[in-house]
Amino acid sequence: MYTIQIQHNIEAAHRFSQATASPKCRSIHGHSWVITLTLRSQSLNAENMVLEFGLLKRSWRGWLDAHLDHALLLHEQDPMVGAVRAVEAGSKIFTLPHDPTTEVLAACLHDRAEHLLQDLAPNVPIQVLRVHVQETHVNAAAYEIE
Ligand SMILES: Nc1nc2c(c(=O)[nH]1)N=C([C@H](O)[C@H](O)COP(=O)(O)OP(=O)(O)OP(=O)(O)O)CN2
Repeated sequence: MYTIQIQHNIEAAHRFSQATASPKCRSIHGHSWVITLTLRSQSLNAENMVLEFGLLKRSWRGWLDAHLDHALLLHEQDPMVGAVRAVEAGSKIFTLPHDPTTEVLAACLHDRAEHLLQDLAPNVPIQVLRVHVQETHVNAAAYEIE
């Protein structure tokens, strides 16, 4: 089995809306996130690659930069979505179906990577093995297939 891996960094803020979250997590705060995408394949293509790194990076980094870099990550039902937009209508806000924990972000990005891969290499048996999200120097989470 072959694996390939690329990394990208984004600067993004988030906060947790649940009442049970700690005060520091309920407060909007930012991180320099490092996202590592790992693909796997049992075979190589005609160029002896799983997928060309440059092609993969342009697509993956393009999506991350367009949607998450310098964005505010919020639960889609967080009242902060409306509050921030009321102050600055053009605010870059990325919403998720749950509070934007590192785990939730990793799962969301795994799903997104699968969609991008379908566009980049349709009908090619490459799998998104893992998305690893480094939130701080010491905190990270990953979503991976078995
Ligand atoms: N399992 C998870 N736990 C926590 C998450 C998360 O996404 N998944 N997120 C947070 C907060 O985002 C917070 O920013 C980080 O919290 P914490 O590590 O407690 O805070 P510090 O960086 O200040 O901790 P150090 O002591 O400096 O390492 C909380 N938990």
